[in-house]
Amino acid sequence: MSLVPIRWVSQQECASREEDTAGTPPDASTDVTPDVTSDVTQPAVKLALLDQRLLPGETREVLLEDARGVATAITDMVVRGAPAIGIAAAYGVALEAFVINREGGDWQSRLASACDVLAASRPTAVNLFWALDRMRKVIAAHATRSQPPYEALLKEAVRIHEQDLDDNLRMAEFGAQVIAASLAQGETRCEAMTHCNTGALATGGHGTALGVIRTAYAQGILGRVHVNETRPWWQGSRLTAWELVQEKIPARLAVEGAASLIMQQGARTPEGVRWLIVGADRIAANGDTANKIGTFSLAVQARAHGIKVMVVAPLATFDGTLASGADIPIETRDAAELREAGGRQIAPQDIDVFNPVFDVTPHEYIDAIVTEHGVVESPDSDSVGALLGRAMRR
Ligand SMILES: CSC[C@H]1O[C@H](OP(=O)(O)O)[C@H](O)[C@@H]1O
Repeated sequence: MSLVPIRWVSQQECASREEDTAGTPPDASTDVTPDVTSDVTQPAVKLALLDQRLLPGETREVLLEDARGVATAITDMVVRGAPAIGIAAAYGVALEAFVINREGGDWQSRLASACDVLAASRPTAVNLFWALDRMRKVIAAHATRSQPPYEALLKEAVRIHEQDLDDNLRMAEFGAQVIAASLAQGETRCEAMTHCNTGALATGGHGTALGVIRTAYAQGILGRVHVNETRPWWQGSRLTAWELVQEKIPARLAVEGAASLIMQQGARTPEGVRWLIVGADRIAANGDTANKIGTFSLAVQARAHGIKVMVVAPLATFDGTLASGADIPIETRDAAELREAGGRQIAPQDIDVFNPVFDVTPHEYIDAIVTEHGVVESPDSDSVGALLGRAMRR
């Protein structure tokens, strides 16, 4: 994908930018590795987020200057996607440290408050809390300093960003191997269905589930992708379809309601749909997986049609404190998201609305969880625990 969804804007660039407002994002070939030095005589640093609410029709960046601005951008889904939310929050802590450096004051309480504001931005994606814990460790390691550790915090945010891309590339290889091993006798490739957006827009690059799809297509073992619209935010039609069209990966968009028909037809077709490949926002210790609303229903339908279910997520998405998915906090969003679409009213204002934006797929409906440390087949407490144990020992 050619655009950079999350980009640190250095003081030098801020000094040279003509307009101090959102602008057109640079191409991915632009070096986004920030200069961590800080010069208080220069303009403030900023975080540029590609405003995903405007895609695919418009590509514009939103520029943020502090943690509260980044938290609002996460809540308003300017940036979304479990890993991307964590990356943006990490940069938000570094931004706040820069501001405190210039303004002075009790940096530890101000930075702690900034972490709390970011932690309150969205409740389900555990990557957000994992990233903030990483930043809090850096803060604690510099507790005796008179100034916030801006350079160390920015370096940690960059590490989190770059590590996510590395993890995605490793997961993509593992996931493609699982698909290749699943091909039936006489089949050289198959098709897959995906839900929501799990691509470069939701991560540090390449993607989780969509990263597996990208790599499997490049290896010639994936023929076509079935993209679910994914209401009410249309991440499938607005974001996943956009990423796939950009890269000319064969894809077909459909309403979620067509999923069973597509699976039924695909199961009967040579080299048809053989996998439902999705991301995750929080995975419990037994493999129960919270993901975009509709995933649970799709997994049940896949099972009914003999189609396998693959969840793709880095270890930062696992929450070992939860024995099962029963206690995963499920975000519910504003009723207006269902009563309106594209600025037009599509339901009576008086209708009651139920708008949970995630659900939990029981591990029994998942055939494989793909992580950067390997694959868990038929996940349960034992197999997930064994993977997490192996990963911790590395
Ligand atoms: C790479 S995981 C992305 C994950 O996040 C999405 O939710 P949202 O767009 O509301 O942040 C969805 O659950 C995806 O699977």
